[in-house]
Amino acid sequence: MEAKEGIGVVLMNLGSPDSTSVPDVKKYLNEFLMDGRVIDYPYLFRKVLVEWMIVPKRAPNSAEAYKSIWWPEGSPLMVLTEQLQRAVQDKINIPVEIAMRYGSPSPEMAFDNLLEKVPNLKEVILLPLYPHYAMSSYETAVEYAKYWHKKKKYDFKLNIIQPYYRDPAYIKALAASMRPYLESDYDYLLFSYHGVPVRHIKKGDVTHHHCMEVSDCCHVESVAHTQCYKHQVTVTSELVAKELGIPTGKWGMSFQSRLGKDEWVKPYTAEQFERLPQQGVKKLLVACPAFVSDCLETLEEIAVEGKHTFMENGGESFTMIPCMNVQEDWVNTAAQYCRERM
Ligand SMILES: C=CC1=C(C)c2cc3[nH]c(cc4nc(cc5[nH]c(cc1n2)c(C)c5CCC(=O)O)C(CCC(=O)O)=C4C)c(C)c3C=C
Ligand SMILES: [Fe+2]
Ligand SMILES: [Fe+2]
Repeated sequence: MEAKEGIGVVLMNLGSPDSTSVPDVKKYLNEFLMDGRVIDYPYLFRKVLVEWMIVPKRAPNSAEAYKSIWWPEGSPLMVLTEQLQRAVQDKINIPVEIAMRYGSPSPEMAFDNLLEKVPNLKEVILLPLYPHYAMSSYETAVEYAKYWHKKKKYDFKLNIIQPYYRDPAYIKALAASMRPYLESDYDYLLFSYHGVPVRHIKKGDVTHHHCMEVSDCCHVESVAHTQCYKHQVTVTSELVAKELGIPTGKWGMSFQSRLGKDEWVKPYTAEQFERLPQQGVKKLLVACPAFVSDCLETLEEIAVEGKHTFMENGGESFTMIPCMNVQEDWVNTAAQYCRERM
């Protein structure tokens, strides 16, 4: 295919610490948790909470967790995002860079790299590697990219891809990545999404009276859904279950990675791993579609810790379905999202 003139792509993900050392993990956690879209408390309160209470306690444990999943080439999230970058670039034949919300490479570095490769850069297509809108994921990543775009007064236009949680090509790619695992004998499929505080859902509700107020809010039509993570992950799960022909009752949803004492969206994944065996679910499949690339939250929290909890509570088999990573249908879909904007 002919390379298009003046266009570049940036794939944007969350980021990982530079290494598994406690100081590097501390630096990463500080940057992450001082983000006002992640911990949305007033600045001074957040600073005290994060720098004096959460990070000193959490960093050594997180560093151990990272050590247990780290690959020789680096953090799985980084390595898999780089693999996706190369795969998409090969398909569309224009330069693709990666940027991270926390740590390195920043959007500034990604934009500067693109400018070196495409001196007449007119447009950058930004593909956030988050299928769903959340203040603490998609929104903060996009706003950070926009911040650098404005601060550096770049000449090129930023063309941002919207959340694709219900896009048929995304649903098909996600279903295709899961299908081989459904051939095994299983009792139940759990979609475990990264959790968010209930307060974040309510904050994002543009109507101020829909999300988690109206009964069965996620299934009642509302403009609030454009920014509602709970609605969007519900839609993804329902569409994928339909695409895969999984009957109602054989699948469910839960939310993982809760931090702190606030109420987060329920049910909590860790509690489901304790409960499901008692409800007769002995053979469990777990998929984590909030993440495009495998990361600490899938490889450690689900595949190691979660498996342990499930088996301790009477489970017989536990399989975590890997994220889409560089699976072919997803690479084609990501490439197509870029092509449509070229
Ligand atoms: C208030 C805390 C957090 C919110 C809200 C949150 C939302 C959120 N996060 C992701 C994606 C990822 N999070 C990851 C790690 C991670 N998340 C939090 C906290 C919140 N996330 C922390 C403190 C950490 C670091 C690890 C730890 O100490 O537990 C990762 C993995 C990164 C990696 O390097 O592998 C991802 C990916 C989403 C999509 C999301 C909201 C929907
Ligand atoms: Fe997170
Ligand atoms: Fe909602």
